[in-house]
Amino acid sequence: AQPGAVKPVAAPMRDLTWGQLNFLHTTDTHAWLSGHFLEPSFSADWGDYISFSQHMRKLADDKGADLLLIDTGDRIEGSGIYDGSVPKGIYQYDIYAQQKVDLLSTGNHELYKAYSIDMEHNTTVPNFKENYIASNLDYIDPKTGKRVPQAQRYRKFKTKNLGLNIVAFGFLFDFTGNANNSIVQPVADTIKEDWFQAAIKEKPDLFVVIGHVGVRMQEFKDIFTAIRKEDWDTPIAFFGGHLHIRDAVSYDSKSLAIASGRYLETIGWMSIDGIAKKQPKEDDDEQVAAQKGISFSRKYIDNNLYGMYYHTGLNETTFPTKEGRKASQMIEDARKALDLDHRYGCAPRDLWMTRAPYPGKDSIYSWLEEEVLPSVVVNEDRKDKPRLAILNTGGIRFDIFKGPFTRDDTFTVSPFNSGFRYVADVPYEIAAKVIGILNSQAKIFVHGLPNTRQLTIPQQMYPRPNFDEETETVEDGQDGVELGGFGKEGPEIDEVVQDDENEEEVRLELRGDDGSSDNGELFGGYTTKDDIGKDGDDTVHKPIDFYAVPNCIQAEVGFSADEKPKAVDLVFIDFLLPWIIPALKFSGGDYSAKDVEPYMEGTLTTKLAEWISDNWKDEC
Ligand SMILES: Nc1ccn([C@@H]2O[C@H](COP(=O)(O)O)[C@@H](O)[C@H]2O)c(=O)n1
Repeated sequence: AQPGAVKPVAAPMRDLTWGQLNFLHTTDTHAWLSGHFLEPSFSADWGDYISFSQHMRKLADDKGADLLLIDTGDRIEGSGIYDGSVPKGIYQYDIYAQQKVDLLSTGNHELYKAYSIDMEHNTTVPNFKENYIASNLDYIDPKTGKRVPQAQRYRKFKTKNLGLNIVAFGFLFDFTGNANNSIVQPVADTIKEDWFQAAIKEKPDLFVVIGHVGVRMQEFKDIFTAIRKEDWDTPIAFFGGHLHIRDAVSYDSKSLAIASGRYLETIGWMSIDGIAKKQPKEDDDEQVAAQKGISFSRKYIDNNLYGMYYHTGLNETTFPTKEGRKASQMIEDARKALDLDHRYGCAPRDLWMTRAPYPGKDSIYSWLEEEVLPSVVVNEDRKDKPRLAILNTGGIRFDIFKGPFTRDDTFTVSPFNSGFRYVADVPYEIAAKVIGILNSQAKIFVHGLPNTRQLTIPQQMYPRPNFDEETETVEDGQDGVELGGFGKEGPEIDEVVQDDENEEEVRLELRGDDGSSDNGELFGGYTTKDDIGKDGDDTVHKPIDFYAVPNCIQAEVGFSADEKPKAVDLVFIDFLLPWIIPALKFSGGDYSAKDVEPYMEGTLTTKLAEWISDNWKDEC
């Protein structure tokens, strides 16, 4: 762990189930390679993960089993180690590459900017060579202008110890916000292509589908269905991400999909046992399939040293490896070079994204609406004009904890280079309708309006089944999609271990009071329910309450107390541009992109840092 990070807290643990083939999975790390300084559950850093995975590989070797490491993208944007350098990522790519990842794919965050697409092509792909898979992603070579695969389309390989034949794919969901030096091909089109159709006829011992795709999203359903059409029997392991949640879905009795959270909070674990190694028939090339008694198991490992020692049987002295220590040192050096611990001020209280009700005094969104935006959204030439300032909640990426607020925290809260734009002098009754449309959950049809689910935080983009209900009824998705696995039959899985302890509903902070649980009480943390059951988390926690947030929030700035203005400047964060004009049109305003201008200098991130320096001056 990094110097200054809190120590992990002892807690009741659940063991990992080993199989023939085992996987460690990270996703949506968003450059949190330092780990979490203030949360004992997640305070291990990338170097610790390297040590952990090396010991786990050794354990696999000792058992005559195999272990593969997977990463499903969104490795960048979200923490100072990436966002704090100019250009971005000058330390991050190298530190990340210290880990030996066996299969990796691209997330949407690698694609928002032409720069990060180039970096992926010229740095991460060469760093990981044949381990990098890009089944539906192409790169436009700037020298030739030619479209080439970002990496190989799929990978065929044999595992080290058991010699299992694997065919692996690496997908990205049907993302459309990519910069124009990349092309994301829709999954439904990709799976019709000859190379994919040939690959799924390979009859390996196992298919591994990794992807920056939520495990309940249509894209994985389409891939699963396409494989099963061709091959009804071969087991399939899916590794997904994007939605920042822990989740597992059993598509049929010979497949399992897991999603392993976000921000290096979670290291996903999947194991598979009973994989039948296919032998070629002597008389022809066809291979014999004999999958009987296949079993899958999954765990969500809290990323801390207590758990890593527990799962490896090691301790403070025996655990760190040379390679792990090296990566931790690289992180420490990068943090110093980037001045990430520089203190802008002291947060007087915790401010939560979803662990406090919105609106409310502990909501980060209410704080932004009531305190920050009215003060920072100012254009000197138009400061007397009343304005509405709109932010999408998805642009805010992490909580603020009471105590020192550092340069690193500015990036964990607001990593994007988003500035502010505006449409001038919009009649108030038109401008005031925009927020309602952005928060409409796509229940009304607005011509030209992109899906509003993209505006909110990832955890809310695709609602999950309500696991508390006995029936298979699910919460309504934004498009009325049916959730709860892909079939109607519910989970079909051979190995299901239920653990119903810890049902008490108590709200506790994830951080714990003082970093200890000496009184033997459980402390707050993830208590995941998925298609497999309630025993997925490796650490037994007390539950934490989470609260819903809207897609967007809005501050009224420069309004008189007595009456609403006749016209306002409609100010919004850059990311909202594709939504604003259609929403204004629907509200009765005949505006076009030509009416949009930059509103002021600076980004949300720089304005946040300024506000905090000016307003949180007390010592801590
Ligand atoms: N410049 C940006 C980029 C992204 N967002 C928000 O993040 C969401 C995607 O998050 P994932 O980590 O799940 O990929 C996106 O839909 C936006 O809500 C943003 O606000 N500004």
